Amino acid sequence: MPNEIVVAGLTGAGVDTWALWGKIMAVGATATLSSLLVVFTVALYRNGDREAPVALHFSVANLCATLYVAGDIAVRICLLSGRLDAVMVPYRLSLSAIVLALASLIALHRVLGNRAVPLRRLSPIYAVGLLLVLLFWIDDPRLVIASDQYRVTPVGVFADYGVLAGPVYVACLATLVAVAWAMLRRARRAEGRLPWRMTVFGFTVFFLAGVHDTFRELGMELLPFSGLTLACAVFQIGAFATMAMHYSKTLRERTYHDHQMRRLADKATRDPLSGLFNRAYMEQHLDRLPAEGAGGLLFIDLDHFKVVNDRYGHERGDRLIRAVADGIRQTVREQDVACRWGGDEFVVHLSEAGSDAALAVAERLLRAFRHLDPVAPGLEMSASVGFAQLTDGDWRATLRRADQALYRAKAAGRNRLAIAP
Ligand SMILES: Nc1nc2c(ncn2[C@@H]2O[C@H](COP(=O)(O)OP(=O)(O)OP(=O)(O)O)[C@@H](O)[C@H]2O)c(=O)[nH]1
Repeated sequence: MPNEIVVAGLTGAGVDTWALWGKIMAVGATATLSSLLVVFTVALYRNGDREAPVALHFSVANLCATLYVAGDIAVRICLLSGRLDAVMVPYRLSLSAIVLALASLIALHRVLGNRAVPLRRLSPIYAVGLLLVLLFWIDDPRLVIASDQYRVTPVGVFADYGVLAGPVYVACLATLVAVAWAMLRRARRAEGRLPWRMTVFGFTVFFLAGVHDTFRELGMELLPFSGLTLACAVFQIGAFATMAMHYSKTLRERTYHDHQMRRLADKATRDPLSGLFNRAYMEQHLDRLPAEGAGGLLFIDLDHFKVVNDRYGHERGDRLIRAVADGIRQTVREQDVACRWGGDEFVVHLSEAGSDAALAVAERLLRAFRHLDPVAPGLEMSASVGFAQLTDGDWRATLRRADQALYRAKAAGRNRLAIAP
């Protein structure tokens, strides 16, 4: 093939070295975005997210679009570098990518209608796509691309198509029009319109590009470049923007939902006055302990708390309960679990604690209570504490022993720790 024709073809197609570099950079960026989308899709599948099938087919369409532009660049690089014998490989790759992108858009249309549709129900769509792709790669005069022959015209490179090309082209176009039409009808009824619009947008862009390139191949040039290359770029930019908008909305909704769930979970496990865990949570926590037992239980009861309520009112009593809870929170370790058992009683599960450790914690607690803000001048707060070691899985019996020890501490004059035998 004479080199002048090649150069004329390249110049005519608007491809000089700078434009080629621009394209290479663009395909690098879209490849990065497409890869990120694949990672995102995998994460959605791992979380069992209902958006995952949508993202999957969209990812495939996007990867194919990137592949198409990459193939198109490779065709031009082959021409520029004089590797004319290799032109058909990237050319066929581009065509294959387009067919698979379209198959993926059709599959996307199906999953947008029903996210629960199993993958195997969508496989015929991809199977037909792969069959067409196969036709592009077989070097037989009766099939879509007849042979390794191609023409370089002032508007680009064109393969020498076989007799099947016309019917295949018409069938593809008819399918596309049918699906696009069905989607438009559904879009009117859709609740979340963004994915629909994205797909309709994709179809429209590729359809217009296909029509443009058909005219171009027939010698009627509307735009001085390949419509499909432009369509891929427009589709990817538009689709990424739409996806970003769609998922930022989904993410906002999910964050709100998670926040609500956390609030509900908190409500169910927290004591509203003290902010410590509630009795129900502590019971659940102790139920989950290993059968051989772990650590021990501190049973704390404020001394003469009734006096505070009677003399200074319930509001001050509540303030004191909050202050005591803060004292407990600041004293115990992170792995220990503290709850308000009820009234002025608190239970702390000390993980991995023997009597010595319990003594140390109890001393720190009693000191902390003594230094609480006094509710009234002259009133010093104190508590009595009972401790029992968890020797087996029967935490209820252990708590009873801690309670008995607590009563001994009260009887012995309060403001102290008693350890259950
Ligand atoms: N302010 C306030 N008081 C409460 C709350 N729940 C229980 N109480 C009061 O806590 C007091 C508990 O008193 P007791 O533990 O029986 O007795 P005490 O006065 O602490 O005396 P000893 O335990 O024998 O040292 C009662 O007066 C209850 O009304 C609460 O949520 N807020």
